[in-house]
Amino acid sequence: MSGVIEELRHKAAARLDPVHRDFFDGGAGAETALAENERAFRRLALVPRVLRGAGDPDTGVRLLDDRASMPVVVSPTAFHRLAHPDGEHATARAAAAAGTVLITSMASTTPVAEVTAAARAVRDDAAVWFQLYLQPDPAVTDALAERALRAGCSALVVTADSPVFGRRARDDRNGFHDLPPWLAAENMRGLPGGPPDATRDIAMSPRLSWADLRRLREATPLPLVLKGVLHPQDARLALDEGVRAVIVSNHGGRQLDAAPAALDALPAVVAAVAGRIPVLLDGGVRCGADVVLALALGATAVGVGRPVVWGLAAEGEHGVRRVLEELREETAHVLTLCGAADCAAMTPDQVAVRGRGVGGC
Ligand SMILES: Cc1cc2nc3c(=O)[nH]c(=O)nc-3n(C[C@H](O)[C@H](O)[C@H](O)COP(=O)(O)O)c2cc1C
Ligand SMILES: CC(C)CC(=O)C(=O)O
Repeated sequence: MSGVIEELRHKAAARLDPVHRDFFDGGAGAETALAENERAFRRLALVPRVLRGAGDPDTGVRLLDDRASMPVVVSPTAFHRLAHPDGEHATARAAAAAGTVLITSMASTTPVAEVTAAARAVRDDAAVWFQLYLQPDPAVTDALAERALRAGCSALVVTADSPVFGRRARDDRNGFHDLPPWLAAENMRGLPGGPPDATRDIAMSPRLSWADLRRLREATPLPLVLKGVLHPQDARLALDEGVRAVIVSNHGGRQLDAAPAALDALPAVVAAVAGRIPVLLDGGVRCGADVVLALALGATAVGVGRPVVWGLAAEGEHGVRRVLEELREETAHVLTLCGAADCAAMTPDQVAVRGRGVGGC
């Protein structure tokens, strides 16, 4: 783990209410998938190429119609005002200042229009994508998509790995199942079929299918990104449905505890998609070498969830800035050491399994 992120993790742990710390840090079941996400990176090594004259690397990437200063985006995480009073405002300002994409959660404690406004106050062209759980009532899904569009979001990230909420032992033990009364999931306020000023619960349903995704694609002008893909056949189906990018993710180990590490699922999804759309990954990314390993295995960019929450809880906007800047600097440094001129220059032959020698091609 990057020293800066480790420092912020400790500081966050000391500051947070232990119940909220468990909510942010915890995973489903025995937390196997959570642990494996980080461990999968430790099992792999980067094999540098030498004397390539690559110069200082360009860490910028294009993601749909947005540009990011680095191949690291902010993955959607719920309830930022539980971590820090400035909540999503602080995260949005920090992501905009770092020049990267913020995927803001549907379960944010700040309305999406305020999130985009906070980002745009820092940078006119700040990119904010809206994460969406398809709702069983299509009118609610459409109202959320419309809010995101009006707020100026440039993509909808549909999270598909949650047909039901994960069973999280820490939250069960702590009896944490709801926000405190002074906070709410603000995007869920005043939606169709609900009381005008109250918030609806976020619904999860195992009945949702590709047909619901198709319906949303036809209802919104925004490009769709599918988050929570682990099976290569689902990546192919996503392509067929006109999805513009996929995010390989096991939801940070918070849903199916028996799921593979995100990194272990990446190569098959990359092969299935065959370069037609960007493949992103999140889960367990904690330092620049992790970012570059994912790039070498075919990811266009990675997302970070908990590191951003730790930065926020520890030092507010400044802490999130520190996490993102550190990841950008480390990524640039590791790319340089690997002889890469940019993020696309890393190739799978530069990845070796530790203890098994170096294959190459
Ligand atoms: C506290 C917390 C809340 C999360 N909330 C959401 C959410 O609202 N929507 C979503 O799609 N994913 C959510 N996730 C999953 C993240 O987007 C991401 O997949 C995961 O955190 C990546 O793993 P990492 O934390 O190891 O970086 C959440 C994760 C955490 C830790
Ligand atoms: C409130 C939840 C819907 C947020 C979430 O996805 C999570 O905690 O993993």
